[in-house]
Amino acid sequence: MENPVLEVEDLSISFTQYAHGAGRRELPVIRGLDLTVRAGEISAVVGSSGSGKSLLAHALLGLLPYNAACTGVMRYKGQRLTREKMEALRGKEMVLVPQSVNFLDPLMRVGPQLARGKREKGVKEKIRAVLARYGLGPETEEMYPFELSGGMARRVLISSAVVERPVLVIADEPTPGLDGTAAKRILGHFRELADQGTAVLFITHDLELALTAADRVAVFYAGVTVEECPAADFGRQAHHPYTAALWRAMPGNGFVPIPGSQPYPGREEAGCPFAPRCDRRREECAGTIPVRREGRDYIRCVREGVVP
Ligand SMILES: Nc1ncnc2c1ncn2[C@@H]1O[C@H](COP(=O)(O)OP(=O)(O)OP(=O)(O)O)[C@@H](O)[C@H]1O
Ligand code: NI
Repeated sequence: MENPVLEVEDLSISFTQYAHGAGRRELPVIRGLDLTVRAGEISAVVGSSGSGKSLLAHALLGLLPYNAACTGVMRYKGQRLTREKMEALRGKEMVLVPQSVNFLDPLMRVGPQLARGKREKGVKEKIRAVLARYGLGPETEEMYPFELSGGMARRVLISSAVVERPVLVIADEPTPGLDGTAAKRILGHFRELADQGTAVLFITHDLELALTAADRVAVFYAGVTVEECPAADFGRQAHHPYTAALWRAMPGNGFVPIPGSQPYPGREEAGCPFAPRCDRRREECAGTIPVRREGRDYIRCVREGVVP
């Protein structure tokens, strides 16, 4: 089989903080993150707010702030992603659909913004075609970001990311503020990209959306990937207790709330971060948690997993 487009192995990210008088402090926010994305596939990363999803996106593109330290391995088409490589790929083969529409330049019309200074022949046509694909007419090219509705701005962000036919699209919460139909349409566009051979990393807090849109799902909790599995497996196979709880919290599956809340980043203690909220916890959950693998799938839990 071909190399995956993207492989992330045991990625950890921590921030160095300088407190007044107290010297330096390391704040670990992501620990032991694993993930693969293949060409033609949509891989979703699901996690609640603050679980480290955007940090992952920024780490992959070399956009972490200066006080962030990153360990582990990131590979693109089988090769280590070095800083130089990220810079060479960014905005070309590897693109970000950012979480915030504030990433649009407020002082630049949409057309020139998508052209990124390129003037060669065919650029105008390419931009027109990509906008049309997302239901935006040529008049959009003349607009400034403040003239766009929320949904239009989202579609402009996506258009901007895919003008150059990227190999890997990293979409960080591409659908907030959109109604169900608009969100599904956007996800339909990602499926088209995947069908043309693009690898798509789809970041969302919405498990239901991930399951309808993605081929594979990685579940984050407090900066740890607790599970990676095929979307089609959901509700049938055994899962990590957190994944099972997320499943049961879905409106169609009982709407059962998960008691408690996700711990803040910077937890120093070992063990499973979900243990305090887990109805299946055991003593071993405080120790080192084994990773149970089966092919590309895995669960990070002391037990085999639970069928929700
Ligand atoms: N520069 C920074 N310094 C210290 N901590 C940070 C920094 N940037 C992010 N964090 C922390 O890292 C954690 C993960 O942040 P991240 O933005 O990746 O979350 P997220 O999963 O994308 O959440 P959301 O769904 O709200 O977008 C958060 O708790 C955040 O406070
Ligand atoms: Ni985010």
